[in-house]
Amino acid sequence: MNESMESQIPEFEFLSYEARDQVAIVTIRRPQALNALNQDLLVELASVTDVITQDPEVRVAVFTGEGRAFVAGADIGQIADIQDAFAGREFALLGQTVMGEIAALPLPTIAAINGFALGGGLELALACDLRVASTKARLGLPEVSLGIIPGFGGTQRLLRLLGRGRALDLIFTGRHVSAEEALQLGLVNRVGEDALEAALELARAILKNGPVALALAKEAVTRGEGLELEEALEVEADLFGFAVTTKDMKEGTRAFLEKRAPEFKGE
Ligand SMILES: C/C=C/C(=O)SCCNC(=O)CCNC(=O)[C@H](O)C(C)(C)COP(=O)(O)OP(=O)(O)OC[C@H]1O[C@@H](n2cnc3c(N)ncnc32)[C@H](O)[C@@H]1OP(=O)(O)O
Repeated sequence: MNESMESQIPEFEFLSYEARDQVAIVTIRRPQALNALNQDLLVELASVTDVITQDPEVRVAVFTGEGRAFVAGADIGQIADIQDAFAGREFALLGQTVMGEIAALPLPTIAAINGFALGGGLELALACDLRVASTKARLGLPEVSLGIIPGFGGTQRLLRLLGRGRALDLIFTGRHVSAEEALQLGLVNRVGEDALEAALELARAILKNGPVALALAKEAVTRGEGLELEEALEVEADLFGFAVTTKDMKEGTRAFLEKRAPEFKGE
């Protein structure tokens, strides 16, 4: 990130943004409330997605939390103050929009789950492409214990990730699962002693690959998810067609034939 870019980054109250070695690290910092997502924090998360998209050096984004939680959910104090169905719907739509913006980032995203990822916190992790948990992490959707339901995309993203039976087990019981069980369920991709370290290791493995190809692969999976197979395969073929026109493709194939490591430029 150059100096003029740095000066364009908004002042955040509840999170920090840093970019190093092509990886953006967004750290949610409201540790006294276990990083619970209040409205201001949600707005800051939306705004950090713009910072990530506008940083030309960033190829992978990692989201994590300060202290002993990733995010312990939406702010229960704010939920308790919601007066009517209209305001409740607006609150859910705000959360869904923010998670949607994270999900739509045109690069691989990783949630480094360093502790509790509950309710809106797990929903944030589900909006990321990949999830890496520390051995101490606890994950769950306990909303029904508060008389509400997951509202930041959790009912739909968990269903798509785990299937109906396993999603409803977690949603109906609201139980907290350990990192080990989350790995068995397919809720997280990896478990490590230190979530951020493990996420950065995963990021480094991803960074070896062509940036345009990564964005196109994400687009193919995302757009294909809601389509019939035949239509989804057409999307894949179109995006493959685009991939072969890129400089990255020329570099990747040439490097293979010349028996050297590729130097991708993301073009
Ligand atoms: C659409 C989305 C909806 C949702 O996301 S609804 C919320 C879903 N999440 C939850 O239900 C989890 C709520 N939190 C907890 O159950 C517990 O916390 C934990 C099990 C995560 C940890 O328990 P322990 O170790 O005993 O810590 P502690 O004293 O409860 O928490 C420390 C401080 O953090 C505040 N806090 C924790 N989670 C939230 C939250 N989600 N919203 C607002 N505040 C929260 C507490 O109140 C307390 O604060 P103080 O020190 O002032 O008493």
